[in-house]
Amino acid sequence: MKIGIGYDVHRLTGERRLIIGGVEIAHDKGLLGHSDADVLLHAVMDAILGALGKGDIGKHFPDQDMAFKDISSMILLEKVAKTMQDEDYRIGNIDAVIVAQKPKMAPHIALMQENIGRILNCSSDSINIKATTTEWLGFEGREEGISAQAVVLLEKRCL
Ligand SMILES: Nc1ccn([C@@H]2O[C@H](COP(=O)(O)O)[C@@H](O)[C@H]2O)c(=O)n1
Ligand SMILES: C[C@@]1(CO)OP(=O)(O)OP(=O)(O)OC[C@H]1O
Repeated sequence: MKIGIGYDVHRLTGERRLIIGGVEIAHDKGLLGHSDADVLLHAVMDAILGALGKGDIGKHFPDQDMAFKDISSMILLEKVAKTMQDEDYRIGNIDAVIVAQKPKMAPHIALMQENIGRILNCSSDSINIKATTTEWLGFEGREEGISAQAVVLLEKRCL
């Protein structure tokens, strides 16, 4: 078994759509980034790459590369899933937290878990996503940005 951790932050801005866990969430602001800035998927990918000892998403998908401009992070997650499978690993479980003062994530969690499970070829029961505010403290509390953290356990596949 291998364990990995991922953490990511993106700034909130008026001119972007808010996409988290592959779900477009109705909100007056969205996350800024070279890609679609899906902060949760970025934390999950970093945790998987970390467990595999393969660096991070910046190394695999450089933000100077126009091939990744505005790309859906679901496509990047597909690439990370292939890397994991090529190394003969599968998801044991994922636990993640989204830190956002607003909007409410709870109505969207089930679909996020389903999206991630579909791409990573595992049951959504193996994926637990949570959300918290920071009680108006810090950059998330001031609604300047949203962060996410993820821990992933990988299991060797039986050949
Ligand atoms: N963006 C968020 C933040 C929180 N939630 C849900 O609300 C619960 C209470 O949050 P506190 O920060 O006040 O502890 C939390 O456990 C989540 O279920 C949410 O959906 N979206
Ligand atoms: C995903 C990539 C690539 O499009 O861009 P961003 O969306 O800016 O995300 P970040 O978490 O800053 O780092 C990884 C990047 O290289």
